[in-house]
Amino acid sequence: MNLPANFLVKMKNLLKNEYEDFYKSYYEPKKQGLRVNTLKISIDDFLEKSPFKLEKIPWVKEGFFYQDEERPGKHPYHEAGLYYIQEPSAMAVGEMVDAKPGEKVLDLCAAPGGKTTHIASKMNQEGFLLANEIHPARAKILSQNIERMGIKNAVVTNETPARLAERFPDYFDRILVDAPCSGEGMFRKDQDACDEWSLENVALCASRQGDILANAANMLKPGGRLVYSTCTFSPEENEGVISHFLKNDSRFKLERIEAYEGFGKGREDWIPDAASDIDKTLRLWPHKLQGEGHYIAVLTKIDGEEEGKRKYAEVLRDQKVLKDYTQFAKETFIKQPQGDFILFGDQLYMLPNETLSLKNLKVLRPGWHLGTNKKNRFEPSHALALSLKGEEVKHTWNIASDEIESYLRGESISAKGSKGWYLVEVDGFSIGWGKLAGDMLKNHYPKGLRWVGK
Ligand SMILES: C[S@@+](CC[C@H](N)C(=O)[O-])C[C@H]1O[C@@H](n2cnc3c(N)ncnc32)[C@H](O)[C@@H]1O
Repeated sequence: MNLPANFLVKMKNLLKNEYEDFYKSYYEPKKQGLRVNTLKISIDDFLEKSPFKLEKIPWVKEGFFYQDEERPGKHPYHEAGLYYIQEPSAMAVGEMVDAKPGEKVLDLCAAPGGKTTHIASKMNQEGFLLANEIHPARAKILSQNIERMGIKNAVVTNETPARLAERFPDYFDRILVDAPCSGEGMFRKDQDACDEWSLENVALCASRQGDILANAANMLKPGGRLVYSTCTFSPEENEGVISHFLKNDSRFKLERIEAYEGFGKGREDWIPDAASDIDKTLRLWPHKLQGEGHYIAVLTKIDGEEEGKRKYAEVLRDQKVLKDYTQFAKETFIKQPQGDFILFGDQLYMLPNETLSLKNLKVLRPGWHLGTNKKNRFEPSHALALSLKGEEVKHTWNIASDEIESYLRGESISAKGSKGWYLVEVDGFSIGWGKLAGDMLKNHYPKGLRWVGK
């Protein structure tokens, strides 16, 4: 690892006699974590089934360290969305958002979706979750992770914070700004972050973070909670951004947040004009806990007006076009899912409750993706399979352990039974669709996800 010389000088000046321990941490093995997806399995059940040796992460209920030699990303349970592989310190952020079922929550800088999927598990499929990502390619990955984790109540957009702020003034109960940053806290994990670092980039990041935060502030309703986080150490991007923000926006105040062993406090002495209570913010240090570097601030909006009338998304009124879906639903579900439908081209979705109009926004996913409304037939989506449990459908196919890999490679499986769509399961967890006809279960595992060469 080639740490930038200017970075080391800066950290030495800040950390003084702590610097040696900090520096040494770069040469210690990084800790790996996974977070159990409680939308699909309880923590206790997962621990019983887990093929990995796990150790509890103290600061997150669903989080566990796994051993370096394990490969949880290459296990069928990963494809079934039973867990999300996430850096242990990053899991602290989702906890601090503390989202509740039924709320309206925005994750403004969301890709690849570590924190979005954590927030969604807390919301338990109830409420409205808007996951936004400015970079189109990253937004697609975000959408795929939302799909794999079986999340039904999320809308995915590919927008700038400013355009969202125009559409959603004073709207959300909670907002997360997991800001793009200089990534100093990830140097041990990410050589690119290390290579791209410069003092100029730190200044640029701080200015961009200020803009993003100001837009986020306008989308929060009075009484709402705004969480700001970075994975960098630089005081300019952390205490500096928050102090500057508080000076310019008197509607907000800092909340003191629960600190776990090894969590440090925001530093008043590291920037000029620091907010007097900046020590309410948290710093996670790699030499003090088993995780990478992070900074977290929790703010509440104490003042402001709640926006009056809202324009809601237009839902599908003429349900005649849903003839084939209705037939599929009758044959497939034990109990019909209830909600408002929306068609995007030939793609059918169910909107989360209280979805505002998405007109003229770049939307990748306006809600729960049900499938494709093809001419004279309906084809269920992979997202639908991943969000269903065996007990919700009439036909399941629990795949034999020696056939799992062939299914994931896209091969068909010999099968006997009545014709139609089957929810394919691994150990009772849905992993995709299969369509049975003529003693064959035709494979509908998406081409892009197949285990080619794994
Ligand atoms: C730290 S990452 C987010 C990680 C994500 N929250 C997670 O837990 O998986 C920051 C994200 O902000 C996005 N971003 C970059 N510039 C931005 C801008 N000007 N406004 C909003 N987001 C931006 C980046 O593309 C990146 O995906």
